[in-house]
Amino acid sequence: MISPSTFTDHPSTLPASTRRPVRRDWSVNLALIGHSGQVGSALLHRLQQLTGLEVELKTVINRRQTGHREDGELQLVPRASDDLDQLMQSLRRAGRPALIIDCTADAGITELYPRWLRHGIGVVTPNKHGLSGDRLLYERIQATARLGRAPLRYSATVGAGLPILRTLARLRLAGDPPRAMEAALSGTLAHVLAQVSQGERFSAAVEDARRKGFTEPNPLEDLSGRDVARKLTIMLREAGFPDVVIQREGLVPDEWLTAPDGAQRLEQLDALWMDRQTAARRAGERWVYAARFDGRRARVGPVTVPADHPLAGLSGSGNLVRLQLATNPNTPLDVFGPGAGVAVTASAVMADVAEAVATFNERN
Ligand SMILES: NC(=O)C1=CN([C@@H]2O[C@H](COP(=O)(O)OP(=O)(O)OC[C@H]3O[C@@H](n4cnc5c(N)ncnc54)[C@H](O)[C@@H]3O)[C@@H](O)[C@H]2O)C=CC1
Ligand SMILES: N[C@@H](CC=O)C(=O)O
Repeated sequence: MISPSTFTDHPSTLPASTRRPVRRDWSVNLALIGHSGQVGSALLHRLQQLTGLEVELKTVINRRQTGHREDGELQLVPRASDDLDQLMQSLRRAGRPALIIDCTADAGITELYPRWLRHGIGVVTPNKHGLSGDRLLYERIQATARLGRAPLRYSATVGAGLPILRTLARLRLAGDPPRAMEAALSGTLAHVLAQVSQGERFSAAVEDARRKGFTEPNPLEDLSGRDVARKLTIMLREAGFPDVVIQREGLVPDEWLTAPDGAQRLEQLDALWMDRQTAARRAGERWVYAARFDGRRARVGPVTVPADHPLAGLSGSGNLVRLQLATNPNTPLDVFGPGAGVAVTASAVMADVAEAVATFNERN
């Protein structure tokens, strides 16, 4: 079990179905990569309060440090270059079920998932890169997960755990994939555009989204639309449309992503967005950042919609996914709710951990 901690909040509890039902002679070893980040530290907090799930946090790693728990406290030391290799070896040597939780936004780490899964180490992650990037890597991740040696869970990669991916996967399994989809998939962009429509400066609204924990580590990933394109890619793959190429238009030029002062250039867009919002308001419209799929083509980008359009009503970190189904063409299937933020994301990752532990339990 996680050792008692110094935290004072009420302990998390998990439903009986996720608790280890039969055996009592082992727990699942956990390693958390990115424990000092926003999502990682919220998850660490939850894990340290946890009761009712037999897991033992053995290792934490961030960009600079690594920490191992042998008896009691985690001892942090500077990282060595082969830490991730050593991590895999030590989890394998322990001879217990093991799970690596990747709470980074690092594409390189996702390349290790197939190896981990092949060696029976489960993976839980809110990191979108492996599932949305290079098709070959995606297929290797899914193929090694299908070997069934260890669970793979990534519900937090889209909608911060809203039941989007599961819904799409079930529709695909039923032979009823959506004919079309329309969605607002970015808490950051929903918040920024809603704030700007209320008279806030674009640059100030982005800073507010960052402070609220909605943005990626680099907010330009959100503003360029790349984060939304990653989510739509994961959704399309889950729904059975792996070959669709997504056209993307950002709110900022892609060059800013690599410019050293890219994030400082946002004020240059304040006047443009003020004018755009004023004009849209006069026309009874709103700017939203939409992800759309018409059954063949997909696009993410800023568009204007009537003020009473469902996507225009989003505020906070709201996400909305509207699916058009062949089985019920007149009634779209909507999934709607908070789609970004540290607390909801950590909660989704925690639920994935609990499901992964339950999977290990079923097998042993
Ligand atoms: N904030 C949100 O609402 C949501 C976030 N996510 C995802 O959660 C992940 C984490 O986001 P944040 O916590 O905001 O990021 P963050 O930047 O606050 O934290 C990242 C953590 O990863 C560590 N890290 C980075 N590269 C590393 C490497 N190569 N090796 C070891 N550690 C490394 C950092 O030291 C830090 O501890 C991202 O992939 C993000 O896309 C997913 C859904 C929603
Ligand atoms: N940056 C994302 C949150 C994580 O996926 C967003 O703003 O929606």
